[in-house]
Amino acid sequence: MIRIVIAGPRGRMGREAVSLVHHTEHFELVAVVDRMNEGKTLAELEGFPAIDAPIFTDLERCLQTVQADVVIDLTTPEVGKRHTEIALRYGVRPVVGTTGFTEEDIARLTQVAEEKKIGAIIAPNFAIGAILMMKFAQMAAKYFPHVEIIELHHDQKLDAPSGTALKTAQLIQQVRSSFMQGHPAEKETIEGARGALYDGMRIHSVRLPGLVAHQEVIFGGDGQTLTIRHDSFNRASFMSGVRFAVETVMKLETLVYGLEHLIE
Ligand SMILES: NC(=O)c1ccc[n+]([C@@H]2O[C@H](COP(=O)([O-])OP(=O)(O)OC[C@H]3O[C@@H](n4cnc5c(N)ncnc54)[C@H](O)[C@@H]3O)[C@@H](O)[C@H]2O)c1
Ligand SMILES: O=C(O)C1=N[C@H](C(=O)O)CCC1
Repeated sequence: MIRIVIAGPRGRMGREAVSLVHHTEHFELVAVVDRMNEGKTLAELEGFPAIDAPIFTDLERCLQTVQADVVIDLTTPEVGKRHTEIALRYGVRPVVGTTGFTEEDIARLTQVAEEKKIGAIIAPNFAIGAILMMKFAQMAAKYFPHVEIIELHHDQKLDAPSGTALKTAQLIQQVRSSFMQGHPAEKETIEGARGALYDGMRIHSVRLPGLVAHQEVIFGGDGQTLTIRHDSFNRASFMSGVRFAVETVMKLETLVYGLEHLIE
């Protein structure tokens, strides 16, 4: 049995994660961390199954009170960073879906995990299709160094570019010689027209109601283009990855950033 705390249970992802844990035989939801409702149980909140997991508004107090193996964080960038560090310091393995972490954040948290000799997973995208899309993009970049990333998400998203787009750019950077794409004399007549710049590549962020999570990686070569696209149409698409991450983090002793390191 893996004892789990979920931070952000009332969010779009948090609700799916509560349902996943509730329906997985070897998972037990021992507490949740919410922005409100301290002292209640999850069962008392509308729309939740009859799980008598206590609600805390502070992760430290939660981990001082309940015995947990894993904290699943699905909150906001600043809260997610704080929660990851607290979980590590309390010896509880974090599985972090929250995005908006910088490379410096990842480096710092990796060091804390190393000090504490404890496993952790930070996964910008839990959907297997998205992980494959990133892997395929990395493969293609060896042959097509000219690439632009277009990520499209719902308009309630806080961070841009998405964690997935940033991760894709990092994976491509590992195989692509660094250079500045586009015409050397190109000039934006409206600021931002060419998107965000990452090691000479461009990342474009689209935000619209109706979208969930989507990404295209477009490669250009002589007389040809290659487009690799992934679409998540609902949040259930992420849950088999969350389950895999919770099971896998129990066997890790370091921080792993990205599920692509953990799948064959
Ligand atoms: N890794 C993935 O596959 C994946 C998939 C979808 C979303 N995400 C990321 O997950 C995060 C959550 O996404 P969402 O769509 O569920 O957002 P959401 O806004 O629906 O939910 C976030 C929840 O966090 C809660 N929260 C905020 N501060 C808190 C605090 N201090 N303590 C406890 N809870 C707090 C909010 O009340 C809210 O319920 C985002 O960073 C998003 O980018 C990742
Ligand atoms: O809904 C979101 O927000 C998502 N964020 C992730 C990201 O930033 O890459 C991916 C999936 C959905």
